[in-house]
Amino acid sequence: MDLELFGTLGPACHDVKRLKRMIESGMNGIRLNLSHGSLEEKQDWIAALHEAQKETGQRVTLLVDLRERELRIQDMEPLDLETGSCVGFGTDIPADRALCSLITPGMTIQLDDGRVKLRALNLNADGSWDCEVLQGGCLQGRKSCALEGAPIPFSPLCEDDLKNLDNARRFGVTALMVPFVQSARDLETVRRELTHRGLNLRLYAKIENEEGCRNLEKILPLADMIVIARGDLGQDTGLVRLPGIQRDLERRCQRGGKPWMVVTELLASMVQSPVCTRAEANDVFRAVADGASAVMLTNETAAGQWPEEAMDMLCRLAREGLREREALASAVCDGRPLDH
Ligand SMILES: Nc1ncnc2c1ncn2[C@@H]1O[C@H](COP(=O)(O)OP(=O)(O)O)[C@@H](O)[C@H]1O
Ligand SMILES: C=C(OP(=O)(O)O)C(=O)O
Repeated sequence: MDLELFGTLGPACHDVKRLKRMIESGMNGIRLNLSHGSLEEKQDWIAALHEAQKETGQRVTLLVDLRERELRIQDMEPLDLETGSCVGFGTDIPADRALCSLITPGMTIQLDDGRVKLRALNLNADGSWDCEVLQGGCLQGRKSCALEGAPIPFSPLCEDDLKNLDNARRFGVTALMVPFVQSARDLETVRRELTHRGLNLRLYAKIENEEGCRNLEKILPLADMIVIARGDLGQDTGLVRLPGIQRDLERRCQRGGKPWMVVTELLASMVQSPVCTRAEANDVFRAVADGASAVMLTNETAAGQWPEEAMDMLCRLAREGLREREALASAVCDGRPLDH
């Protein structure tokens, strides 16, 4: 079988030379997260990708990830937040009022996949919140925001998404990632918009919260790929439950005959280091050995210091995992003992 090996396109890897090297390592798909800008705004990056494909003679899936509207803070300069200090959410940390309106007193606000945590104290007249910094750090603009216990005001497509879909053919988009899929209806809505535009894109459904997990069996028939999106999912479930939930989703995809992708922090230390940890090597290997059809890097290629090395490592570990899986399958088939 062919594995799908994805990177994420970002400021760290949008030039032809880097993209070519990543393709030569085995990258056969790349995700563009539209939460950070439209197809039109990223047209130079997409042109570089097309050039790299031409020069290598390899086809690469261009997978666009729809916007997660209210679930992010807005653009800002990096802000150093000290644990125990006070900060304005909606002022010092710019955030849209619809997002602020979901906050209740005492709620924990997790930013940047839980790297920074705030507690909401007082609501101000302008709709912003005074917050205590529970866990400080350097916070950048447009990072994710999760509100513990609050419902996600999810409608799968916003105005910007529709504009991006109008431009999808022009930019050579071949697949679509849908964030926060919580029901079959979410995917039906997206599919209707695609059909309306005569687009036949593969749908990668991101399972990012417990509601999506609960409804997996209803979501499976409408998705081409289930994405176990461990970033947001881990915020919703907590890190201690996350590995078990990943396994449960994998088994249910397998039972339902649906391919799945494992993403987020696969090689997180390679954002800063040219080598990964043993635990990360094991994570990628096991994800594929246990049956994943696809794996994807996020920060490592989009914003890391070693995008080419990270992609090369991902591809090599994933191939090793696939060899293990195939060896095991053929041993079972021949009734041989399961040693090597
Ligand atoms: N299209 C983009 N434009 C600008 N920055 C980007 C883009 N894509 C990714 N990045 C940067 O790379 C980081 C990782 O990207 P991504 O995987 O989309 O993560 P996240 O959804 O957590 O922001 C982003 O937080 C951002 O700093
Ligand atoms: C890949 C994920 O989504 P995003 O990068 O949009 O936070 C995730 O939550 O695991």
